[in-house]
Amino acid sequence: MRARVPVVLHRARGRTAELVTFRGLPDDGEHLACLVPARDPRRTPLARLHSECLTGDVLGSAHCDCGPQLDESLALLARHGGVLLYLRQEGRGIGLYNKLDAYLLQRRDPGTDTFEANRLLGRGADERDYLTAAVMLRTLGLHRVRLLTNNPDKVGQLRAHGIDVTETLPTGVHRTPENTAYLEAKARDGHHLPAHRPDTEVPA
Ligand SMILES: Nc1nc2c(ncn2[C@@H]2O[C@H](COP(=O)(O)OP(=O)(O)OP(=O)(O)O)[C@@H](O)[C@H]2O)c(=O)[nH]1
Ligand SMILES: [Zn+2]
Repeated sequence: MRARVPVVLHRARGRTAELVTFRGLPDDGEHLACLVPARDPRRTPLARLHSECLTGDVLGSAHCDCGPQLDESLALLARHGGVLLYLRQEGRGIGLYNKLDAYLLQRRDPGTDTFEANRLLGRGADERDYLTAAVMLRTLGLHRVRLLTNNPDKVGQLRAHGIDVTETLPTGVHRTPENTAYLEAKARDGHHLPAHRPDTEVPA
């Protein structure tokens, strides 16, 4: 660990979070943990692994569901406490410019989905791995978590790297006309897309 920096977050309903930086992570990236103290420390902590999406997280692009998922995670952390790992894995690991090239490719050929577009660019369909996330969790002393995700690969990889995922909590499905094709491609890739998740309530 390198530093723990207290910051008040508007997007977590004004709660104070600790932003944690790390030294010597496996991929040498500048990944960030955002820790909000748990309301009930006896419960297994909530964790969200959020892959960076500059277009969705910062600019509010409607092309994907990353922005609403980030807001949803921060609202849950504000309510229950837990940790959000902000992983610098833009474009499922291919980087921002390549992701935007993939957007262009899909615009030219609307039959191409996000995963195929990656392959047409000579990249893996999803280049993310979660070893670094597991190391971050362990460094924070979080060996068991309840994971907020619809992506079975995150659960499988975290477990393979020694993190005890005791429960998987689905994220909401933030469907818009613009991101429907994107969500359908995710479902074909094995993501669970629950029809509905009540609100920011997590079973206590
Ligand atoms: N290559 C590529 N990456 C994209 C595209 N749209 C969004 N992304 C990236 O996808 C990542 C988010 O992954 P998702 O597949 O939405 O969700 P997930 O993290 O696998 O799963 P959840 O935990 O259920 O949210 C972010 O890094 C985005 O930058 C796209 O069209 N092409
Ligand atoms: Zn996105």
